[in-house]
Amino acid sequence: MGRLVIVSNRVPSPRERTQPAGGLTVGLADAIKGQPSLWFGWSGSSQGKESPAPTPELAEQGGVTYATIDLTAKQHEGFYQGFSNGILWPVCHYRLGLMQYSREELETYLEVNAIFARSLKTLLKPDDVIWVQDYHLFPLGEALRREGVTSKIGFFLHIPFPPEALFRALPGADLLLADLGAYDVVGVQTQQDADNMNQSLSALGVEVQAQSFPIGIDPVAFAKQALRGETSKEMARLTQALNGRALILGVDRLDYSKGIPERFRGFERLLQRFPAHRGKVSFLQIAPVSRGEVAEYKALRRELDELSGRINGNWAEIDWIPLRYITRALPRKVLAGVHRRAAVGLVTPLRDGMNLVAKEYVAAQDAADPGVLVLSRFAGAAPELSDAVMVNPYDPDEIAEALDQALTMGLKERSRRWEAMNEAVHRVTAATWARDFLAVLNATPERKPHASHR
Ligand SMILES: O=P(O)(O)OC[C@H]1O[C@H](O[C@H]2O[C@H](CO)[C@@H](O)[C@H](O)[C@H]2O)[C@H](O)[C@@H](O)[C@@H]1O
Ligand SMILES: O=c1ccn([C@@H]2O[C@H](COP(=O)(O)OP(=O)(O)O)[C@@H](O)[C@H]2O)c(=O)[nH]1
Repeated sequence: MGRLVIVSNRVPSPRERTQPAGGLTVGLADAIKGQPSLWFGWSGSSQGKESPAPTPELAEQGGVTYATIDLTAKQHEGFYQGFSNGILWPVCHYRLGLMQYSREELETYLEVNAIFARSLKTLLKPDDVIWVQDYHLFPLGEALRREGVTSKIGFFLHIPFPPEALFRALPGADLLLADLGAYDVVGVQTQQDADNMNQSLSALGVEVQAQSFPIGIDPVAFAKQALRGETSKEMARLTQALNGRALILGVDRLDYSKGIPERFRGFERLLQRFPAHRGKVSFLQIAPVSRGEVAEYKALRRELDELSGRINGNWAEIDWIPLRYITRALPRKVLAGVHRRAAVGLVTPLRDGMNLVAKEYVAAQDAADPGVLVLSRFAGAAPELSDAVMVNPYDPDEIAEALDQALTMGLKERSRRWEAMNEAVHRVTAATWARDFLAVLNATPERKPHASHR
């Protein structure tokens, strides 16, 4: 097998100790541990100079060469904030109404993909196997083929793929779907995503079939971190603040797909309808700001500031704060310890590709006294974690009832549910995800030089 070349918009900085919040870098970093690889992508800087093929900056760590390029401010705006996160993200999360389409941004998106291809080409060796990640880079395979790259190229979509009628309402959708034909293997998270994408692909006669490869975590490493985190000084502060109260925990990037306002309303409904929990629970929501320049994300932040203020204003007592809401990322060790401490992991996305947080919550639990996962049925993790208490996140009453059920559940039922979920989290991991995808990619026959459809 040749060298593995990973391409993703977001690349973890080898210089920083903390990873950016977000499942793609977390999952991939776990997946490639110990494997010689090249990881190519955006540097995170939008101060770059205009160039058709910027020279990548290289850094080496733990057998991985990180190669990154800067974008210009205009490219960053059109490619990342605009087409990727203002258009593709809402459409793929079934939120057509939030899409703010602009043809100029589609053009910048295609241009940045062509820049990625030209810049990456300078680093490629003939027997490399290339694995392209996520919605920022749908057209990259086609752009690499146009540069004459004949290597095996796979593509994995980390976010959901919606039904055909929805996706093809996006102007430019047919072009993106046709571009998928340049890949040897196309992977998505769930069978539902595969069925949806295959419907769109076959409607256009594109000769590639999407297959489901659900991503996982490194559960052994996360469980160890959680155990170590228990003795950290932050945990001592949390214990003091909780003062014996049960902890309900939410951890998400501040993103409208995560259903955070719906979750806050569900928690408020718990306090209204189940008075026995008043003063006895504490809800901690960690929500690091994400994509803060995109209008919808700004609006969400304002909504949550208002909602959290209102809930605490209405329900707090002199000696009790019902809701703690933090918009910064926590170090992973602390985060893991907090998961282990939480009696309830509350994960309520309106739609989510996978949701690694749900799997991390399960992995972090104490086998002798596990907590309960309350999970949206619209998370990609739901089919694997069907022993969670399932909710429809649009219904605050359902969230309140699930919280009451979780907070009053006996040890026997908690253990039974947790053991089944823990088994699932150990069966499909980040490493098995990468191994399974790459096995299929490696087994595909060599390609002949490709005639572009464009
Ligand atoms: O790079 P950002 O704009 O800061 O966003 C962070 C990442 O968010 C998304 O993650 C997805 O991938 C996870 C792992 O497969 C999955 O569990 C989750 O449901 C998805 O939302 C995005 O897809 C990544 O590209 C971003 O880097
Ligand atoms: O303060 C935080 C919040 C989140 N995360 C991590 O970011 C990832 C989020 O992945 P997920 O699949 O749940 O959602 P995404 O953000 O990728 O949509 C998980 O590994 C979290 O542990 C983190 O490291 N620090």
